[in-house]
Amino acid sequence: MVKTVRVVAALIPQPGDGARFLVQQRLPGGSRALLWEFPGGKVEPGETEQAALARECREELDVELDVGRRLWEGRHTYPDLTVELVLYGARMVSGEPKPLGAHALRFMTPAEMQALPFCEADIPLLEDLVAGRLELSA
Ligand SMILES: Nc1nc2c([nH]c(=O)n2[C@@H]2O[C@H](COP(=O)(O)OP(=O)(O)OP(=O)(O)O)[C@@H](O)[C@H]2O)c(=O)[nH]1
Repeated sequence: MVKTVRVVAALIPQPGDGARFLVQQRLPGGSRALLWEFPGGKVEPGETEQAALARECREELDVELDVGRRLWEGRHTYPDLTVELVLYGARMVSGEPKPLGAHALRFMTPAEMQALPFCEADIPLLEDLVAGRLELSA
């Protein structure tokens, strides 16, 4: 049996362009190498999901987030890990995103994301996003 981790991820719109959101490409060499994902990471013991998301984006992107509502949740088992993925709406309140913990960063539309090699856990999320099934407004 593989370990289960709770992973929080952020749907961050490009400032001034509500149609595009920030996605990052994972580093080469590790798990899910060079696949694309939403910024975020694992929730540490004793940490709220919102605090974990703000911490991860501060560490990995050098931005401060205003974390909003939970938008989507799903579970996926990889050969090494089961991921409980939770997506939150968020907006950047300061800083410019920098790829401190990623190979690349891009702002993309959901349809453009579907053309990228994404982490498998995100595939149903992208389908819901493209189909307009996530309630993005506040
Ligand atoms: N941040 C993020 N992680 C995701 C997404 N989809 C998905 O399957 N994951 C997986 O969830 C886990 C996130 O953990 P992480 O980012 O803290 O850990 P990592 O593997 O990069 O580093 P580490 O385990 O060496 O600390 C990774 O296994 C990653 O592949 C996503 O959209 N965003």
